[in-house]
Amino acid sequence: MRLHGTQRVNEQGHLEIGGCDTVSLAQEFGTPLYIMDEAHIREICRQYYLSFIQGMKNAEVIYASKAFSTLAMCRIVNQEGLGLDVVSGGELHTALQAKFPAERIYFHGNNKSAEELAMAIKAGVGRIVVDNFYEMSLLNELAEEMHESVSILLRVTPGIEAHTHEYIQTGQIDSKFGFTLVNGTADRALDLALSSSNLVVKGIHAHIGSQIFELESFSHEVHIMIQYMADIHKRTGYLLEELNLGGGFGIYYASGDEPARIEDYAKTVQNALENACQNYQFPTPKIIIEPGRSIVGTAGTTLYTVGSIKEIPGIRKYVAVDGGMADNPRPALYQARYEAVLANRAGEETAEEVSITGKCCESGDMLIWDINLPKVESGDLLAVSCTGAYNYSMSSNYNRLARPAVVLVEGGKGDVIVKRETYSDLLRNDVLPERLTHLPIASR
Ligand SMILES: Cc1ncc(COP(=O)(O)O)c(C=O)c1O
Ligand SMILES: N[C@@H](CCCC[NH3+])C(=O)O
Repeated sequence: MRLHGTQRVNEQGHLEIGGCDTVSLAQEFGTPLYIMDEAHIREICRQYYLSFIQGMKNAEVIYASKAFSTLAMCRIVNQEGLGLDVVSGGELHTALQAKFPAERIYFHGNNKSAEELAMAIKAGVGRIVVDNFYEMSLLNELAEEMHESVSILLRVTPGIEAHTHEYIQTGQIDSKFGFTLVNGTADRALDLALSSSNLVVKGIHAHIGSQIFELESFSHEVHIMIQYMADIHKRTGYLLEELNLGGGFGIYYASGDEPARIEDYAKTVQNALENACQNYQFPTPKIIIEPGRSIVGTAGTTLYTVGSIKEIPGIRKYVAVDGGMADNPRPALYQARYEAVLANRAGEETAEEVSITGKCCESGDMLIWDINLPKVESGDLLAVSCTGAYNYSMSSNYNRLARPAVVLVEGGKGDVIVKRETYSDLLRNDVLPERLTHLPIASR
């Protein structure tokens, strides 16, 4: 397994993260356990800050909190000088409870409810990214009723098919998101927005997909978007000042993944921007990017305990851990690949090929196919790396499994930032059958 951030193998041959021995973390907090490496998250935030905010003259980096949204994470992002992207009332509530400055929050989503929009207006979020005509009129009506003027970006689909898993492509024309650029829908949306009494159009937004390695996809995006902004200027005389390029910067999960450096991502955007603005004679807009996965992905590790082991001679050896698709649905959803190590014997040579399965009642509940590990025993600890993004945030209670705790580690100390769910938590919204009027009291 490639080591990331502060991960290292210590003198006892145990995996250590943030100066904490993972064997001790398992004893103290139990497994499964999400471990987040604070220094690593901050280091990546700083790389984004240096490359984009300081490196480019007029840029903002907003963390896409869908990747991992908790109060503590919002606090870190704020301290590191980044903005925040939220996509639901729940993420917005989390940000506001963490005292994240509302003016640095962008509100996304393809089906925001009236309640969510009113909540965002009331909180005074910086930008609402309008996705469709239904939302535009709803937002204008609400803003009118609330006597507010709302700054918006229009989300457009630029027709770019980024090379990534088809379920996480978003920029192609056949997409549920945004106003289509090529068929005139985006033009109609802009005209309507400009004539809406309580909306102020600041710019446009596009997000072409996630886990993208080719930087050319982003320069292509810049060209298309600047050309479109210039077209709008010519057609209407209206100058859009902000260009939000979305997120999507890919990370390393397993061998074969070759992400670029954040620095080079910034240079690519900067060069494409200079060229495009010169080409289309358009004044340089403010650039906004929305990385999610690349800020937290490699900073997360999930720690499991090995339980049953089943060998089918000549076929495969299944090693089952105490979590699975409920805490990490990505292999089942996107055939995502991960690396792992035995955390209690991290220095040992590999001795066998096994497949790691979870404890859910699904054959598809596989975490890793065909991985080489030392001879695995029940009771060993398995650490799966790069689980910081879209793991906790996409976790479920399938099979009524309680969600793991999340521990933030730094300088040899682990802080629980999300408590482990308990059996009572699982029942917190169930209504006692005795309270229901239409369930018969007596049983057969
Ligand atoms: C609109 C928008 N912005 C930002 C992101 C974050 O993307 P990523 O986590 O790939 O950086 C996403 C998710 O793909 C998104 O849909
Ligand atoms: N959840 C996806 C990415 C989608 C990002 C949101 N637009 C993943 O785990 O890869």
